[in-house]
Amino acid sequence: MAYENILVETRGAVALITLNRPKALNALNSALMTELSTALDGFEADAEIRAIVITGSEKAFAAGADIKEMQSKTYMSAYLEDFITSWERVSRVRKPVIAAVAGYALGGGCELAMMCDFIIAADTAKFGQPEILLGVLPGAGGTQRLTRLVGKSKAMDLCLTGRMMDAAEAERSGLVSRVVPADKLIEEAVAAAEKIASLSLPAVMLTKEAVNRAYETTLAEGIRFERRVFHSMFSTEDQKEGMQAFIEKRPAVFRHR
Ligand SMILES: CC(C)=CC(=O)SCCNC(=O)CCNC(=O)[C@H](O)C(C)(C)COP(=O)(O)OP(=O)(O)OC[C@H]1O[C@@H](n2cnc3c(N)ncnc32)[C@H](O)[C@@H]1OP(=O)(O)O
Repeated sequence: MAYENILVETRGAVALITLNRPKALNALNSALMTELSTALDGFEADAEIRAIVITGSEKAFAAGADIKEMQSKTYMSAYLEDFITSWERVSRVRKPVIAAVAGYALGGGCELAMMCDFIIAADTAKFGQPEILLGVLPGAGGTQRLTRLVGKSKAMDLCLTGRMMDAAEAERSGLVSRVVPADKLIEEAVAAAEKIASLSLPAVMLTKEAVNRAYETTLAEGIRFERRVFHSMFSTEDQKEGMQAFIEKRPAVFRHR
């Protein structure tokens, strides 16, 4: 498949998707987001792929939704096109997805990163929800996901002032899982993805589902869900292999079933 706005490569069981509209700081237009969805569909269906990394350039992960494409929309056109809803494809990927963020992750760029399972940030990363500066508010989940990740006070601060926060503040506030030197970003993100890809895929996918459930349900329901899923893991070959390998003091060889 030939793409114009993203670059796609595979490294063993890891897929690396690079947003590639350098002249527009990876502004997320509909063509790019359609290509991203298509690539994710392909990797989701590809049994050889067990983890995905989404990244951008050194200067920008993504500077937001494409303002030039968006500027002339009307309420009716936005509603009828269901503008933004298709972006949620990223958050519905069942395999693990890591965002590797350098430079600007603003507006829709920050929201795209938050749709991934976790964010590894370069020390150059800058996060923000500057939509308020454009006379609007975040529209791809920013007010909701950011608040869950960093809490009300920081989310209000960022969404109401439109200011950017640097990688250190993003790590302190829980938006990113770790900060690495910019020149090591892809190496670190791919290494994390390779580690995950070496583990049992059903266990990984169910872990992702269970952690995500924590955002959508009560504690009691979430724990019940976790317990049911945990019990079901004893039906997998990988559970037998993982525990047998521990007892035999050897590395486990998972077959992803
Ligand atoms: C998801 C939803 C619903 C909403 C949104 O995401 S709204 C967008 C939120 N993002 C922003 O408001 C950020 C806009 N960009 C900037 O503020 C700046 O570009 C910057 C601070 C990220 C970088 O500033 P810098 O001076 O280094 O670079 P520029 O000359 O401003 O940009 C280079 C080039 O990229 C184009 N660009 C940047 N961001 C966008 C964008 N979000 N949409 C469309 N185009 C963008 C910018 O226009 C310029 O291109 P031209 O020289 O051809 O105009």
